Amino acid sequence: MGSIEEPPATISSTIPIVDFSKWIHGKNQADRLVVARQITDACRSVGFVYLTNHGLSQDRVDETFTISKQMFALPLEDKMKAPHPPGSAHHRGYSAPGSEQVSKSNADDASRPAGTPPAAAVKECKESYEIGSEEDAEQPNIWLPEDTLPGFRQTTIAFYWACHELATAVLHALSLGIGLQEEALLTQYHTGHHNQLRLLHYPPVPAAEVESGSAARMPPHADFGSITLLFQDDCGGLQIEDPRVPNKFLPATPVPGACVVNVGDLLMRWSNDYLKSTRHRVTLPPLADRFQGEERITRDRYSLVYFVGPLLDTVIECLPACADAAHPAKYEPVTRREFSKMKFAAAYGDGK
Ligand SMILES: O=C(O)CCC(=O)C(=O)O
Ligand SMILES: [Fe+2]
Repeated sequence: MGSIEEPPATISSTIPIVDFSKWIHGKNQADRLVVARQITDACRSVGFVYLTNHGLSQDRVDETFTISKQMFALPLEDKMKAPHPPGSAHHRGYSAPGSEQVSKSNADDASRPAGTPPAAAVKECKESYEIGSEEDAEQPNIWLPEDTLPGFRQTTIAFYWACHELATAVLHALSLGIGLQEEALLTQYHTGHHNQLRLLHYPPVPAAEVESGSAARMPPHADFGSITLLFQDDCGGLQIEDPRVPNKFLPATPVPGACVVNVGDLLMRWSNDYLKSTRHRVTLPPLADRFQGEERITRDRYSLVYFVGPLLDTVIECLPACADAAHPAKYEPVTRREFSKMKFAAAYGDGK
């Protein structure tokens, strides 16, 4: 690790773009270290980074978007053949619009502009489908019957493992960038079996409903896990909180071919707050041509989100390079299982 000090004030608030091909094809450790440092600096100062030339094939991303759109276009009764169970203990299958209310959970009422409805009254305009590892016995997948959408299972599982490969490379780079002696310290706990692929669809909504605060695409929140990989279409609307100005949100404009990577709460804690988990939200698209008609109905938006987390019994305890005499460890060791339980209890109130 360079230094545990605060990142210099000159570091930009906007999301850095890092060419990951130099990591994948780097001829030597020095080349790789340059990329590792770029990613780590971005994760320290902003908490978000765009990776271009990340090695996950565009064909695979495209085919996953295509099958995701086909799935969301099915009649509701078909999608309800794979219903997400009530509560948050078993996070798999299809959730209809309004079922997961981030706004009722970790969104912060105090940060809402004056005059807007309380968070609990906000209608969440999104539907989702959650997929895990086929070997995760605690949270088995909930699939549509194969003949309802042939190929859905195969395509999404292939994408799941392609994302795992990219996530492993990113965690490896972060280990190097942080300065961990043991380069495999993070990757050894991230087997891929406790990750989650979330397919998201934000249906059209009248702009005024979002502007008045009565509807939201996705309210401000931080992710719970180690890192998140995000692929977004070209609609726009993703925003991240300005690292220097609380409650000010900056656009995370779609960059063609790029994967957005962000740090989650668990890795922030693991790194003794060296890496930053930044709040983000999805709101109206910034471009005028994304709206139609008098009511300014927004375009549909689709995204593919891959949440990465370690084995459930991993002890999350300050990483060796992230503390020194001047920066002692801030948090008690906790297992990932306990940490997730705490987060879900705070977010959904059911403690599962
Ligand atoms: O759809 C997006 O772009 C963001 C999704 C997100 O932040 C999440 O699912 O946690
Ligand atoms: Fe998120």
